[in-house]
Amino acid sequence: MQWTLVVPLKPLAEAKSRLSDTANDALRPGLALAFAQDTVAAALACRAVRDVVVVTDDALAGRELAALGAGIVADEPGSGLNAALVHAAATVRALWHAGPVAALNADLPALRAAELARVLERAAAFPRAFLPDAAGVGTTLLAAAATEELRPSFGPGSRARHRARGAVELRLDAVDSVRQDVDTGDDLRAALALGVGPRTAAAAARLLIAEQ
Ligand SMILES: Nc1nc2c(ncn2[C@@H]2O[C@H](COP(=O)(O)OP(=O)(O)OP(=O)(O)O)[C@@H](O)[C@H]2O)c(=O)[nH]1
Ligand SMILES: C=C(OP(=O)(O)O)C(=O)O
Repeated sequence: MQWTLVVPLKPLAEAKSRLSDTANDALRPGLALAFAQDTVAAALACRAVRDVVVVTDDALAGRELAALGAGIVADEPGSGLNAALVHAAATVRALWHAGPVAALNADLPALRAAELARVLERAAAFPRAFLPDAAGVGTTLLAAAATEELRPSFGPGSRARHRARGAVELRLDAVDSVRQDVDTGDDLRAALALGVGPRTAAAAARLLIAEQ
């Protein structure tokens, strides 16, 4: 089964506010873009992925991610993360194709294509399924079969909400790269330990230089 992934990304100047202790206002937008680039590049390399669509109003991010091969959908003005995902999934199904859709976070800089494939292949067994984040409270991926709506409820504590809304929680070993989102400095260190993509590695090196 081949999936379309929808990846939400808010304007880079507003992104990753919880990383402000680790990256200052000048460096944080570039770090958020690097996370998204490494996430999208790994997703596009995944055998279970047909295409990746980023929903964003950020012009620079849109250009850079389109250059990697992602489709770009504009946000619904002022509507927030879950409305953006609903809008992107509906746009994909109306304009591209009517197959299975999964929402994937944009902050998975250690993402490995083979691990993502295993997650999506397991998700294909259920109408709706999700993968909890590394911290065990949030969600990094929410998948819906072709016949199902995504019904996203991302945000703090989303693991419990996705379960309550009937999505099956995926329990897989050795998919750490799909679960390791980066919200804090500790998360960034954990992602670096797993091994991040080239753009995040370069952005993290700039952080170290700025600290000296
Ligand atoms: N398109 C779109 N994406 C959003 C929106 N709000 C959040 N996102 C994205 O959804 C994901 C999770 O969002 P948040 O946890 O709220 O934001 P974040 O930038 O990851 O981190 P913080 O600023 O520290 O909360 C990130 O990839 C965001 O860029 C929105 O209104 N529209
Ligand atoms: C939006 C989410 O992720 P985070 O807030 O950790 O970025 C979530 O886990 O639902």
